[in-house]
Amino acid sequence: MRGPLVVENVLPEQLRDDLLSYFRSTESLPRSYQGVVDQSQRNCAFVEVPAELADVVLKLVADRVDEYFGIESAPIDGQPQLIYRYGIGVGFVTHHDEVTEVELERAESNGQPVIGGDLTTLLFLNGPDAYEGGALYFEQPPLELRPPQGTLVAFPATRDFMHGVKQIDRGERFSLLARRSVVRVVAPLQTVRG
Ligand SMILES: O=C(O)CCC(=O)C(=O)O
Ligand SMILES: [Fe+2]
Repeated sequence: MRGPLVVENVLPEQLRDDLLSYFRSTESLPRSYQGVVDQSQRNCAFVEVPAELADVVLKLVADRVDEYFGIESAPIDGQPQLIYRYGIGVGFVTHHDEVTEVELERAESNGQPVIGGDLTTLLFLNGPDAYEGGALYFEQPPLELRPPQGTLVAFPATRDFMHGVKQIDRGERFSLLARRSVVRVVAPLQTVRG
């Protein structure tokens, strides 16, 4: 499948403010990678998005993703959206977004949500003026993104899309993560990225 999709101005400012206020007024937890909290691999805190806000976010994302990938997609029942905050330090090492056996096994006891699906969608809750470093990067083909606040980035949650978050050198970086499943392929799958 093609990707990543990058669309600016998807998230209205008011909704972004509501999401950030929610984050700040809620106790966050450290986010794991492969089920382990290790700040040398990922220095990130998360909160789950409340249902009222999550519903609004879903509506903004669905059509853009479906049109670009030539699919009909759906949110995954019972799976929360997460707001991530990265402070100064390691962002998130290179990884893919497939759920692994070890992650599932560890999730039985570590209290971490397992967020799996066919597609990853990210919304940037703040912009590059708020932090230094912190690019979302893809390995192949190489791409680095520090998009404006409100930008949607979406890509297949597969091993073909190795990615990570570069070290944050100043400030803080907020993103919102949700995954979707492909319900139906409408247009033939594209093998060329673009
Ligand atoms: O927060 C980001 O920009 C990337 C998050 C990510 O790659 C993930 O949650 O798998
Ligand atoms: Fe990821």
